Amino acid sequence: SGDGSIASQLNYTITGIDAGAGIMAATEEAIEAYGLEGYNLQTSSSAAMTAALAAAYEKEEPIVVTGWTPHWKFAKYDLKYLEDPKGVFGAAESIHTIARVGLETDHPSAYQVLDNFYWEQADMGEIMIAINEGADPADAAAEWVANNQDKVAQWTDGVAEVNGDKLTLVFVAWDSEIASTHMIGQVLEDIGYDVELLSLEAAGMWTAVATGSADALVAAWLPGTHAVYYEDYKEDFVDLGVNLEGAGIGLVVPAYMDITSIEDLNN
Ligand SMILES: C[SH](C)CC(=O)O
Repeated sequence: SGDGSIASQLNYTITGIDAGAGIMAATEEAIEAYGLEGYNLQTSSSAAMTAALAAAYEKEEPIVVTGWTPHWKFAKYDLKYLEDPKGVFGAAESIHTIARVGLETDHPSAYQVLDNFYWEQADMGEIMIAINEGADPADAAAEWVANNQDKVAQWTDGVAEVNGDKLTLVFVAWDSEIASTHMIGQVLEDIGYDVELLSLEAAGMWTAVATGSADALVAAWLPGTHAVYYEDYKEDFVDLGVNLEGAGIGLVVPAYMDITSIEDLNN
């Protein structure tokens, strides 16, 4: 498979995303734990990572990216997670909804909807794929909400409508969270809130809710990926529980690469 070692074919590079993402800390830990001599973790963004993946995949070139599930890339490309025998990337993750202290008193309807919010990977996937195929995130979210009123009703039934109260939801521009945040924002708009969506880096997102400058986030990857943020702020927010199960993070390569484990990156 090409000349030289896997490491040299990869130019000793793991293509990452934004620096504050938990997957980046986990990857730095993996470089250490697996003794990936000479490797560097390239910091960029979720969008830049998927652009690099598309370019490499097009030419069947070697690439290893910080990957996560759910994500549209698995529907678009033939990819695989590298085995992680040392368990650095942890087991299955869930995505949680986190509200600021005081939200239940100030905006009981929003609190109730956010507390009820729970959906499946396939639901998130529909919106992510529509956005990847060119739809504006707000349009893709509105379309999904319009087509899934039965699911939305499970979150909003019995919740009092409001008249223009302002809400701020914060998120990080990861494809999964662009989808979920636009979707729940649309649901809150539909019951009368004036919702602002604010895209921040991971630390800023957690800080905004913990300081009360934002109302909620639906982008908390737990128990492992965002453990640092959860521990830093645990007295300063309300964990409304899981909104999506069976998520996961790890190192992902195209299936055309004949490696199966993170350990093989040293070959
Ligand atoms: C990139 S995953 C959506 C979350 C994280 O790694 O912080």
